[in-house]
Amino acid sequence: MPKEREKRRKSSKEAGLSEGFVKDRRTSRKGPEIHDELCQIPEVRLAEINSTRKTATMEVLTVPQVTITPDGGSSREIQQEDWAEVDGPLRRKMSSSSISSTGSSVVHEESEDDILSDSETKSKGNITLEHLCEDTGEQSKPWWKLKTIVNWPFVSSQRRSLSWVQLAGHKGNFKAGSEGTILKKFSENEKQCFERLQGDVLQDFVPGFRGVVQTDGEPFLHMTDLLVKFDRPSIMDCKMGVRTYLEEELVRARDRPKLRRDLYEKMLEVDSEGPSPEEHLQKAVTKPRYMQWRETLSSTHTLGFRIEGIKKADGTCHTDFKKTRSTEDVTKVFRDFVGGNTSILNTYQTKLATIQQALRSSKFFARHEVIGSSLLFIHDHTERAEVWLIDFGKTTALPEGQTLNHWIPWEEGNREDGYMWGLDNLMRTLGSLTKTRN
Ligand SMILES: O=P(O)(O)O[C@H]1[C@H](O)[C@@H](OP(=O)(O)O)[C@H](OP(=O)(O)O)[C@@H](OP(=O)(O)O)[C@H]1O
Ligand SMILES: Nc1ncnc2c1ncn2[C@@H]1O[C@H](COP(=O)(O)OP(=O)(O)O)[C@@H](O)[C@H]1O
Repeated sequence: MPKEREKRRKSSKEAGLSEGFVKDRRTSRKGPEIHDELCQIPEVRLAEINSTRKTATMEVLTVPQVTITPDGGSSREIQQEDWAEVDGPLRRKMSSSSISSTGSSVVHEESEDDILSDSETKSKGNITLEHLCEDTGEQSKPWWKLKTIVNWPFVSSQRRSLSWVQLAGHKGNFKAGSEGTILKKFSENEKQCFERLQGDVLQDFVPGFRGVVQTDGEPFLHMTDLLVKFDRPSIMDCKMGVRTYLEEELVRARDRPKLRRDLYEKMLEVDSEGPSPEEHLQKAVTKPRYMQWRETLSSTHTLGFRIEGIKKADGTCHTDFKKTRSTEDVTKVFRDFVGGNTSILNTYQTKLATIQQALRSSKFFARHEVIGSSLLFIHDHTERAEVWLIDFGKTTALPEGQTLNHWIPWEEGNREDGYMWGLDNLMRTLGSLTKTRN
């Protein structure tokens, strides 16, 4: 076993990797093509929308008086003529505010911007999901006045709470969907994975997929919000596997190496000694070089998984796990995450064992290179605890007839991802917590 682990730690250089690779999956993942056949709201949902619309309109009519805040900031009561200006667009918006629950379109609130600073590209915990806005420009002006209405019970009661947690991934990738759902920026690859997962034994362990919706001219993947069933949940994102970039990214990168200053800067933030003298000179690194550096700094290479982020019940978020590498350090983080609760720990272990079983028999899993995918752990004070497989943006189908075992060490060409090996280590780590408690 130690030998095998040693082999896994084999540096990428040994494995035939060198600098000068780059991908840019962003084109497929974050700058997706728009497909005409997508974006249909199913009929059942439309019925729901229409019934909610009726309620919304009726309630608008019973609101006797509204205070609006004009651009200057002072308030005045809304007058009859304001209603004339507001009536059409407002009613339309009110109707769509309940469509908010369809993930298609909702009232936009200025205060619902992402709270992370603009310079950050990575999401780091508590965020407020952006509402979707249908109208822009002149037409929406009356609504924009009304957006600052205070003490209007209807507005607050109809608006769903958009406070949400995104522990990892790219800032701005998610929007609020309908009740109990979220929208993730479209990726053709991830959509295909969700489709292929339908009917697979893994289906019960991934977010429910409701298709693609088009909003504000952009397509989104419409999926279950895994947090809805929890009350002030604690959440942990563990990125699985020994490798965080695709083999095809390496091949592409060899042909078209691309130096990136942003990644060099991210490297510097963590360790000023990280970049080589040459990289310091050019003030840039390639993406695979950055990804490999992240892998060796964290537990990706040594354990086949790494902690990306944690949000605790008290609302605090921690995403600084880039240097959390040793089994000891990882165990400490896990212990802190479950807060010494044996019941939660046991439930997590049982869930992981069930997932492991499902993975063993999953046709989808056997036929895909699973890269950059995470296990999302969620529990709350009721001791409900669940684990889900998320993020299939870089999960790629193998050529017909080829399968992976997800355990043996990766060597360029075999496309192995070490997912099962990582899961085994993760389960052992959690298991060691139970042992030390007993
Ligand atoms: O975690 P940090 O150190 O910030 O590095 C990030 C993550 O590895 C992202 O993966 P994930 O989204 O799985 O977290 C990856 O996006 P990809 O998944 O597109 O490779 C980013 O690549 P760029 O988006 O190219 O910067 C890379 O900069
Ligand atoms: N279906 C979901 N329900 C609840 N939270 C989710 C869901 N999908 C993703 N998240 C949250 O968003 C974060 C990033 O998700 P991910 O799919 O990995 O995004 P990206 O593709 O940008 O890396 C996760 O760490 C988790 O906190």
